[in-house]
Amino acid sequence: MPAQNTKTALITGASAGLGAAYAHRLADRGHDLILVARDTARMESLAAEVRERTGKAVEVLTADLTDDAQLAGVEERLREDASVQVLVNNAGGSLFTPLAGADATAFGDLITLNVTSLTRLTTAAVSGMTRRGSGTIVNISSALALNILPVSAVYSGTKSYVLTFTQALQQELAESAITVQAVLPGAVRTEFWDGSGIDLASFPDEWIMTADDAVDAALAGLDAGEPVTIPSLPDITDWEALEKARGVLVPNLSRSVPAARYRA
Ligand SMILES: NC(=O)C1=CN([C@@H]2O[C@H](COP(=O)(O)OP(=O)(O)OC[C@H]3O[C@@H](n4cnc5c(N)ncnc54)[C@H](OP(=O)(O)O)[C@@H]3O)[C@@H](O)[C@H]2O)C=CC1
Ligand SMILES: N[C@@H](C=O)C(=O)O
Repeated sequence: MPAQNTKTALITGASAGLGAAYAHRLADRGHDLILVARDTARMESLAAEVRERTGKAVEVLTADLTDDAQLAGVEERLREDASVQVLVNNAGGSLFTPLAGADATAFGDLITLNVTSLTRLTTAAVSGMTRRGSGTIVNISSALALNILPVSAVYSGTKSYVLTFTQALQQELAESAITVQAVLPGAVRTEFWDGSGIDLASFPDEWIMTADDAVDAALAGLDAGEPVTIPSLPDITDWEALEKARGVLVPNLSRSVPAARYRA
């Protein structure tokens, strides 16, 4: 039985998919909730269900996170509401298509949602949590931050950003009581895939996780103190080996002379 938390969790992209699963699980853990997305009716229905089932307070905060003024409203809440203990940066979109012939505006919107809004909300949350002395931030990246495909240039780029942004923030906050986790789910059966350019039905069932299982694994990783959680990865030492290999490069990434192979 996890410890009960009376503090509030703010979840973006909470009207569906992984965000809705986080809403159920965090309420089960005792958190009051603030649900953020665009579809008010859907969030009201989820809120009623969670209130009825758990007795927790659930507020619906409608916001399009690609709209500057609406995003600013959520930032304000994260900075000023002393009850907010957890931020789950989950809202995100997808677009899997080659760059050639693609709609650059759609890529811009994807970057605004997946990168800009997450950065601004995290910054606001860190400011509030630093003043309050503690907090938890969960940033939803993707396995496609690592598994880079010909059609995923922009999507993988946004999710690699979320991963490296989170890892840098972990260093910045290492001495604080603020926990920051990156979560890299593989394919999860949600509406994310509808109109994304990839038909989820083209994947074998063995590749696809349920949102509930992905969130349960992510929360288990958080409880275990994992900075990066990859719900489907059987052997964590595979991830650790990648990080170790990156560390090996670091002492030689900046030197006064080019490497010998580049000198005549
Ligand atoms: N499904 C998958 O296979 C994987 C998903 N992910 C990541 O998980 C996260 C959640 O995805 P998932 O649950 O699958 O996707 P869904 O499409 O099921 O849910 C996306 C959520 O984001 C909200 N949202 C979309 N656009 C905006 C916006 N402009 N402003 C505010 N909220 C918005 C949607 O609500 P509304 O329409 O009401 O605004 C919805 O609640 C994303 O970051 C995604 O990249 C990572 C790896 C795999
Ligand atoms: N992480 C998923 C998409 O974001 C995938 O691996 O397919």
